[in-house]
Amino acid sequence: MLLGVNIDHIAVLREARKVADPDPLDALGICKRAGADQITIHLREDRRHMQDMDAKNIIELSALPVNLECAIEAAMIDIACELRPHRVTLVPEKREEVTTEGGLAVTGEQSRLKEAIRRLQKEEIEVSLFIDPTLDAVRASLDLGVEWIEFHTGKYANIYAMLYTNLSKTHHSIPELDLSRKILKQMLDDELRNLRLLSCDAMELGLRVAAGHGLNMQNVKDIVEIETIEELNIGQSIVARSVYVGLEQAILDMKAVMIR
Ligand SMILES: CC(=O)[C@@H](O)[C@H](O)COP(=O)(O)O
Ligand SMILES: NCC(=O)COP(=O)(O)O
Repeated sequence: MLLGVNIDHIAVLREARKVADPDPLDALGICKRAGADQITIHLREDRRHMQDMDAKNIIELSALPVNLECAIEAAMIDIACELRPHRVTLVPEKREEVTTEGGLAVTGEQSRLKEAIRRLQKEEIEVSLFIDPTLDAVRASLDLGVEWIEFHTGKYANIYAMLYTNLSKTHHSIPELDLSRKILKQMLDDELRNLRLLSCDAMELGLRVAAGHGLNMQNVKDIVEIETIEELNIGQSIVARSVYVGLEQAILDMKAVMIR
């Protein structure tokens, strides 16, 4: 199973202090040495972590393929077409969100998506759509002619965290998931079954399937069992663990739990 390491969270640390370090560019060699298969970066419109210069340098210098996540705004597509990464994953963005809260409104944004996809594919860039795990979103992605979809696993990760970690006892508890363990367990099983069925459907329809958001060393294990998911993009938990064990070890450990 392929691992794309999202290195945005290194830039989060740098931008928190508005200084020059840590520089996400320094992560490239470490990711490659540790066996990562791809570098993933998200150039947000508000530039809260990755900056234009980061994206340019990373795409130019990475020995691994780079998956650039960006919004479907024309200005972002201009940048992507100029930088020409291996893949662009189109993602939704909200200014006020702490992190990407859900998948693209694939059925509601058809014309803007079509135009963005047309421009990217003209530059021979692979296109992926970051979508919620629903059949409508899978079908709409197929109709749009993209090569890849990436299922947003945030809901799965949130349920898992409320069920199996101390999150519910902290100030980051998720009020709408403040439910009994029995209900949370059922929701987690449903979410996994849904991801399994939809990944299989998508693959049979000819789409390549990735997944990501909120995955970590614990919750990733059941996702790894879904054989039709080819690739995972993981960032926050790898960078968080790297504070204690180092980036190389954090990636090696993640790769180890992803062995099928
Ligand atoms: C789209 C996505 O899920 C990732 O890019 C990741 O969450 C890092 O980006 P943000 O933290 O800015 O959402
Ligand atoms: N597309 C998901 C991604 O790149 C990584 O998300 P996260 O692990 O930082 O939540």
